[in-house]
Amino acid sequence: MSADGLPEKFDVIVHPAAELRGELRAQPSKNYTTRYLLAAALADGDSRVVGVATSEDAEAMLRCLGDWGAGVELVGGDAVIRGFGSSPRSGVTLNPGNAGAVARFLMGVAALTTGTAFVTDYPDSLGRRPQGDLLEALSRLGARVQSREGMFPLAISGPVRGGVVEVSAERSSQYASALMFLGPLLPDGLDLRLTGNIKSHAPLRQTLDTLAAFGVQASASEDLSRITIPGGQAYRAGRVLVPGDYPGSAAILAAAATRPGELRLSNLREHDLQGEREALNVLREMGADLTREGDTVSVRGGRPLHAVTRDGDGFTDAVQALTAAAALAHGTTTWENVYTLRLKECDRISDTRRELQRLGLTVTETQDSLTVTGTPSLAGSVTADGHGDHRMIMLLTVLGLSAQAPIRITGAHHIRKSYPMFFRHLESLGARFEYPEATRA
Ligand SMILES: O=C(O)C1=C[C@@H](OP(=O)(O)O)[C@@H](O)[C@H](O)C1
Ligand SMILES: C=C(OP(=O)(O)O)C(=O)O
Repeated sequence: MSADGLPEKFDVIVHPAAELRGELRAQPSKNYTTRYLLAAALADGDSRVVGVATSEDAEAMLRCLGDWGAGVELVGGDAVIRGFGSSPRSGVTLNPGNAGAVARFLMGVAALTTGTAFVTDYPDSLGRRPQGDLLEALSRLGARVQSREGMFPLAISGPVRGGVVEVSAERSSQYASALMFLGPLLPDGLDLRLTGNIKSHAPLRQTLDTLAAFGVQASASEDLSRITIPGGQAYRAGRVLVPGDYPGSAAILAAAATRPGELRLSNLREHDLQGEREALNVLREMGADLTREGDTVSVRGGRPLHAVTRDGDGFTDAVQALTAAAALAHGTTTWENVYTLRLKECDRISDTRRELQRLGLTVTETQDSLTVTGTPSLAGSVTADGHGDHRMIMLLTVLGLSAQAPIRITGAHHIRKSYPMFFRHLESLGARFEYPEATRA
């Protein structure tokens, strides 16, 4: 049994929910947890990261930072980190599990060592995600890199001095974020030129925000194509508070919007750099009755929803959740400019199309868009593949709550990558799940 009280590996059977009603507190942000933990380790001295996420990705970051020599202590809901400053241990093998952002951020910092190896126990997910753009930038800076054709397993050896370097931001913002964490600790700093059609601006701003929270100076052009970080700086140890998580909350809000009942979801600060905050506006545009009072968002569910067409790149980690709302809405919704969804834990365009078609929906895709025609009545009685992807599992769960008959989702334990309490949270609102033994690793 894990902390969520669920079996180690399980499928989930989602029963239709007559209504969802109650109050929840949004779980801690995934993106801020990973960033604050890393920045704390890059500082000399003790930092306290208040209210850290307890997901697999957070654990992966803590494990790797510990392997590099950071002191890691969990005190209540906080992490107390004794940093290694600019000197992570050399000659260590890190395993970031299935966490893309964790892996990439650590790969950047690995240029401070004279050798760090990276492996993953998720060869079919993280092991297939592209790392070449970051490896290229690191090697242009003078690092030695080895990889399996730009993918895991890989090895990175520094040291590097820094200077001007190009990095492609077309496939992921995480490569540039990785270099931003490294930059201040290099003698010459980094003058980053982000090339290509820059994707996921919001996480880049979260990285700038994190550097500032740890006393690091950095400046960026309006369009983020140029980010300058002076060298010879130190991260300043301190106390930071992790805000609530918008991507995971988007799935809860989509569930509440598509069922009768009422939800109050607290801990979602209004002025926040998480792009997935936009999910609230998208749901409102679709017709959801969604209001905000301070940090609390309320949804009165069961209103008819209608389709929208939106550029999804600004809220990449909420696209699956919003796709669930779209599948239950009137009309045809298109998410444009979402090519990078193909490069996540699964191919979130083709795999989503396949699973939704299995559920009887009409779905089409292009290289960089996904189009779904909603249906007022979803039959259910289907086993859907969770594709080992937490966001896909969230999408299918939201649909199951609105189907006529139960839906089984395979490998539902992968929800723990970002939102271990997802099913428990929905249960507290009145949803009903069964957790049979997993039929998918
Ligand atoms: O920087 C981050 O923490 C993240 C950036 C985004 O990735 P891309 O930049 O690859 O879109 C996002 O999807 C991921 O969940 C977390
Ligand atoms: C894509 C995601 O995460 P990562 O890239 O960090 O693996 C996600 O959380 O949806």
